[in-house]
Amino acid sequence: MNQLAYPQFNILLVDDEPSFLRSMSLTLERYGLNNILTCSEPQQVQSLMSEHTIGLVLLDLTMPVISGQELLKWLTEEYPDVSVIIFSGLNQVDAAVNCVKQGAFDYIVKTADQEQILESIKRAIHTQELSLENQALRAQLLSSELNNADHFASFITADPNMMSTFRYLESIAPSSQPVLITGESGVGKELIAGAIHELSGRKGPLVTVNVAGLDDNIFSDTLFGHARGAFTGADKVRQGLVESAAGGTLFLDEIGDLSATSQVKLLRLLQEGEYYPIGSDRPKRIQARVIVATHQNLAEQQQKGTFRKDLYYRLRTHMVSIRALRERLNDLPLLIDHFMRQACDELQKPYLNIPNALALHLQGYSFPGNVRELRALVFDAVSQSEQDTLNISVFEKLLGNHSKDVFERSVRFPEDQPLPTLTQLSKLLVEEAMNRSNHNQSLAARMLGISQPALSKRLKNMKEGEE
Ligand SMILES: Nc1ncnc2c1ncn2[C@@H]1O[C@H](COP(=O)(O)OP(=O)(O)OP(=O)(O)O)[C@@H](O)[C@H]1O
Repeated sequence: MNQLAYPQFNILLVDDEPSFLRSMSLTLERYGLNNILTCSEPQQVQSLMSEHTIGLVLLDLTMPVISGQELLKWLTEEYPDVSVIIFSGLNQVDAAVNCVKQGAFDYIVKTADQEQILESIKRAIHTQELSLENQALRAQLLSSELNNADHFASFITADPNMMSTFRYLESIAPSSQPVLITGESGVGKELIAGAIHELSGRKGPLVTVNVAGLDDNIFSDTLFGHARGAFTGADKVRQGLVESAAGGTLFLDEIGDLSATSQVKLLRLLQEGEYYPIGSDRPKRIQARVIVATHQNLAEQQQKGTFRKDLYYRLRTHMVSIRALRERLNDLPLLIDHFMRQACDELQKPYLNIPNALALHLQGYSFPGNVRELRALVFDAVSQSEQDTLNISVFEKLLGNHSKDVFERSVRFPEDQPLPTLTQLSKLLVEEAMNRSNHNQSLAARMLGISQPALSKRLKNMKEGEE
């Protein structure tokens, strides 16, 4: 199994008692925190800090040569971004409280129960992760360049909004927190999940599960696996997909359709980082980053009570929303060309010429199936093309059938405003068609459903009316 180093920075344990270091390391490792350095000689802390990427220091208060308090003072001055948790004996609580005043993240009495110790450490790690992400995000937003453009190569776009989404994704890729991807069906959410996985540099696999329509038993069995004899027919141990994704990414698609019972299990997995295979009372730790996607409006669903609020907030730690194709029409020419090439490669045909007007024509279509629909249309058109130019009859049929649909979707008159007159409306339509067609009169005339001479006459009348 791929053992992922977690957290992404080192945790440094400093105590002069080697036995405490050993038992503390074991406790942390049992809870999946394995990126640990130990130090029993406080005078070595300075060199360790400069040689490693340390994000959290667990510091004993009473040590010979250099005290915990002295080290804390040095750490808060030299490494103000590093969190320090103080370990103290029962009779040192006053001193420990003073340490918090000096900038320590927390103090823990050494005899406290493990849950309490871990809670504090997990909080410090979470705070540290958020602060690292904020720094990365700030750096990314200030730069207009992508550091890893290659990882986005399969997502064809020229949309400036998508470019800032890519920069955001670059900054959150190393994080272990979940990512929620929203957007209509077919906008490319799965492609984005793949890009986040690539960017994260995780060595393990990307494992995709579509959770729509899975009842809770199948959801648990698929994700968590089962022990031998867990139920009738379970004659072998089954490894769940959470385990298959160890060291990599678990991508849960259609998360908006998850049943209420499965939502509780997913929340526990994300919050506690552990799960139980069916029929087993030994918890396992998740070693994968979770990405989820949905075409549903989760914010609305949680308000209606069909999606758990706590799960929604946990999932939206990092969130990206991919716009519908009709809202980024500048991508049309690139996507048509990309899919034409893909289709020609698959069908072993030479590349085809694409009529210039095609993308302009398609701007009037609403693409309910988004990029997936455009891809299917272009593949269909390529397969029907016999000359060296793309056969556009597929698109013409589509525009004919849908022009009413498009019109009804996009035009709404505000009820509290007077209606425009027919003359005003026809002038607006003509202007819009001329803009969309880059002032190509025959194209604009086709969009308006009139002949080119009729359009020319209207334009002339409009001009005269202005003079
Ligand atoms: N920007 C893009 N560039 C190239 N191909 C794209 C792009 N967006 C989507 N596609 C292609 O369109 C198809 C649908 O994309 P994808 O499966 O990622 O959409 P989705 O949003 O996950 O859909 P669903 O919600 O139905 O699961 C895929 O074949 C994908 O490769």
